[in-house]
Amino acid sequence: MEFPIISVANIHSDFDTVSKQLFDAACKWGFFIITDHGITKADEVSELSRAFFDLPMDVKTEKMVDNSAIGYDGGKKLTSFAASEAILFGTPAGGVLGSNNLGAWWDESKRQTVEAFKAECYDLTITMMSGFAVCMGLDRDYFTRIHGHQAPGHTLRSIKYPKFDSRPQEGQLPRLSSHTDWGSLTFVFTKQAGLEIQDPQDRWFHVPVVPEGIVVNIGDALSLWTGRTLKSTLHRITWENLPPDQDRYSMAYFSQPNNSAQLNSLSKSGEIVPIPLTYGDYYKVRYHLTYGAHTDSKTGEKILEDIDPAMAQAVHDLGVADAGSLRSNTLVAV
Ligand SMILES: O=C(O)CCC(=O)C(=O)O
Ligand SMILES: [Fe+2]
Repeated sequence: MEFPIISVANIHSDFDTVSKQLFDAACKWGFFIITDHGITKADEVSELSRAFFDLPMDVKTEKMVDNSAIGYDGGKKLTSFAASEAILFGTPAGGVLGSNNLGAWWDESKRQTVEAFKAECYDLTITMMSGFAVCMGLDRDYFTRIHGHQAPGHTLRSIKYPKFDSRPQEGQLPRLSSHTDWGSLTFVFTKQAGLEIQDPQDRWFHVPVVPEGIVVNIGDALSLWTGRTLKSTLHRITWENLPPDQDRYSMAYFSQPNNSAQLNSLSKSGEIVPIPLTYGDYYKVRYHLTYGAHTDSKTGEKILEDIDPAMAQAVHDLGVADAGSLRSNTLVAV
């Protein structure tokens, strides 16, 4: 079964045909690559991120990631989720411009470039989600009306998987833990190999590198809404495929539903099955399980927030991909 690589050059002029190709790939694999997508700012933002990662550690750690998902995620904060550092640009559209959680290095012009890139990604995710709705016989805005610019917003996470002097102890620090994404659609921009996904037979499969392409995958929320017609697929990076003597750069744009959106599901016959959780509830549980702890940007204190056990149980009961395991990641290097 061939991994889907789909040109979206005609996504507007031949919406139904292209949408059907994307929909089929999303049902079968939950992952695919799109080409001819018209997004222009990826290289510029990638260059900026690389320059940022090259700054001295005390400059990078000046503004640690906060609950608005803006700031630096790295330095002394390595969790058992991933051996990487990242700069996050979350919050609703426009939020990066006025954020006080980015250091002075992120001047007005750089922030505008990031916002322009996020806007390009947003527009394409909206078009693609409209296509999925149409393919399922739903109103064209069935998904997009709950993907406005309200919190938590759509997050761009620019990532560096750095070189290490030696491979961390077995099982201690994965390159990138096997996981599913939480939201609706993720776009990954990278020119480097390393990402593996579960194929339709649940075998690990190496995602090919298409330098100007975007790797797209479905997240848990969109999978739930579609009654799991669209797949939220496990993915990971191992030390074998990205050895310690290599750096790797990627940028992940996460399209997310609004916090207030109910995670209602669809039955096979198209009826709405109520789920007593909002995306905001789901996000909170996944956030704390993934990051284990975060650093308060003002006090520098490590905070491990408790998860409401009833909420955690409700997420567990959903059984979406790895959320079902409720695996908590701990802080491994402080
Ligand atoms: O770096 C990559 O290729 C994938 C990143 C990813 O899966 C994530 O950040 O959720
Ligand atoms: Fe991911």
